[in-house]
Amino acid sequence: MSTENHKEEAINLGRSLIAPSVQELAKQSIKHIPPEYPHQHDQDQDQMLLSCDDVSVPVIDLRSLFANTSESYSSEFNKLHTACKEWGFFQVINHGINESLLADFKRDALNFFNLPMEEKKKLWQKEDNNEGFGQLFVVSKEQKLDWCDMFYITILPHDLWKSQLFQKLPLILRQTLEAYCVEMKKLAMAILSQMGKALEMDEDEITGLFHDGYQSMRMNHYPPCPQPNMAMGISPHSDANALTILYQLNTTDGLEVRKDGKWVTIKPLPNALVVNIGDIMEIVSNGEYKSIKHRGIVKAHSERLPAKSLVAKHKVANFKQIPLEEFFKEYFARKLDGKSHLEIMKLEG
Ligand SMILES: O=C(O)CCC(=O)C(=O)O
Ligand SMILES: [Fe+2]
Repeated sequence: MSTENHKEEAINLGRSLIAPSVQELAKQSIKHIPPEYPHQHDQDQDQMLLSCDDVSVPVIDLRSLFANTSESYSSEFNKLHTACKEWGFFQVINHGINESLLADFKRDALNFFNLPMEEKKKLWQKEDNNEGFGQLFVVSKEQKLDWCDMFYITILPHDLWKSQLFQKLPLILRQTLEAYCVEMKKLAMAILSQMGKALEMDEDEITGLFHDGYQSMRMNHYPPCPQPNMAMGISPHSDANALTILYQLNTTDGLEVRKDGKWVTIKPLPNALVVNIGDIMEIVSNGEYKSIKHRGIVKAHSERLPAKSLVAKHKVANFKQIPLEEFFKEYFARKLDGKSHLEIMKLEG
């Protein structure tokens, strides 16, 4: 096996059984979803869904946060720290990402999902690698599938980048995706740096962990579903990476986060981005920041398209190959031993 393959294996989030296109299925005007899709919803949990009027995720004004000198800085800085500890999710406004870049990315990503199936087939996942169109983490034929087509691609570091897959994307999408990912990485680093400050970490420590780290893009498409209460757009999970920045390509809501034992809907504000803490940031913060469970629900008459940029650190990404529970046992032992964040990060699976 070549060195390159070794590297790809190390970062592989896992193989996935090939799942068919839900978008194609939804075109067939079926009344009932096929038997692979109904999930067992936990009635109690569903009844506890809070509406946005009751409670909503914090909103952070990044212009004030990044300006650093303005009077409102400390209030935004405190809001960020509290949001990371208590919610693990927040929306950011005034993030400074060029509006026309966002509009271009939105247009090109929407067109991408609307390509003819013959074109999309060329970009479908392969048995041994889950990059491309498909679903993640499908490990058995008995497992329920999500009502979602997702396109997943590694962006950084360059030696893990699947150039063959990338080259097959429409040229216009390649260009916007590249520009979009550069901006997302910069934004993620700026947010992580403020988090490091709030956690009283060494300034270079946190940026050093991620600046040459892993970045990937996931674009999800949840088509309208004839039985939305039985299906799941994306099953409850916490993100395995460090930080996720999510941009909604349309206005349909459907992302729900766990808060105090209930599901809370996130209503994306216009021009806002949704940010969440992943498992790696929970680890880096010694458990102070929370990687919160979330899920995507589907609707009967509207589709939903969130696009996510994820950043992580290779070394810690490898930990996901051992059960996180096992990792945390070791991790907490080291923390109790007085090890620094950096030493904990060096812990090998
Ligand atoms: O549906 C969403 O907005 C969230 C998707 C998600 O959590 C994921 O892809 O990891
Ligand atoms: Fe997620």
